Amino acid sequence: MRIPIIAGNWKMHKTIKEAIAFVDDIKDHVKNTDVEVVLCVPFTLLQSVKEATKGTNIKVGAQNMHWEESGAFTGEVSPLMLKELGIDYCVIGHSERRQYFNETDETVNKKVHAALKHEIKPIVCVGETLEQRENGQTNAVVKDQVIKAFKDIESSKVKDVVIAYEPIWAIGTGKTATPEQANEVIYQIREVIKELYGEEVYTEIRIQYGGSVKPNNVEEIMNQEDIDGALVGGASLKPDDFVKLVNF
Ligand SMILES: O=C(CO)COP(=O)(O)O
Repeated sequence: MRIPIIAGNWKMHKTIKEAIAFVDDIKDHVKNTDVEVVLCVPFTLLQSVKEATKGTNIKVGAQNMHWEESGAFTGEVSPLMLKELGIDYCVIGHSERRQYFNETDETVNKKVHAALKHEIKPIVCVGETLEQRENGQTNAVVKDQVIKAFKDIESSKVKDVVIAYEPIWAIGTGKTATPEQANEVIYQIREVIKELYGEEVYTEIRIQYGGSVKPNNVEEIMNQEDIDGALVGGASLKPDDFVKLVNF
């Protein structure tokens, strides 16, 4: 049984004060849920959010990390540093990082290896541009990203990875892939995992959808057979909306 996972990706938003107030607002309303609840927050908020969520079922994630444990990498944060804070998840390869910060399939793969080594669960993002979709390349593009992200990852570790399918044209645009479109690509991603790792892993791995998920469309998305959760940007910043997403 795959436990659905609703993760907020706060991107570059919120001060410590705002983050603590957010957790205080939501924590009593996300208790009796059958979904795993995760907040992926900026580095500066990790420690405060970790403390504020103590004793709740809310897990905490980062949004990026380096693959080395330490070294001369000015401005970077290592998996060891995240592990020390008790961080559960890390978003890896978000399209904004691929687009603005030179993230490549190769660095994504290194980060997936590093996260798993330190028992941080990677949320690996894949997705196509509008142009790629219009040219009928969606499945090929996403398949290539998945194969490269999982290069040399051992089968026994794959169930700890979450994949987030986020079509780039649906991020922050208000345009959602239809639930059927999202399910179709996610089904294909699961088939790729089956080709790579076989039947058992294929049934276990969780695959989320991300891109303009809101309280008014979450239920329809979550009702799709192959979709195991959502990675939510904008709507995860508002306590009321986030509570509605988690209790869809
Ligand atoms: O990028 C996203 C989550 O990682 C999606 O962002 P929005 O929910 O704001 O479209």
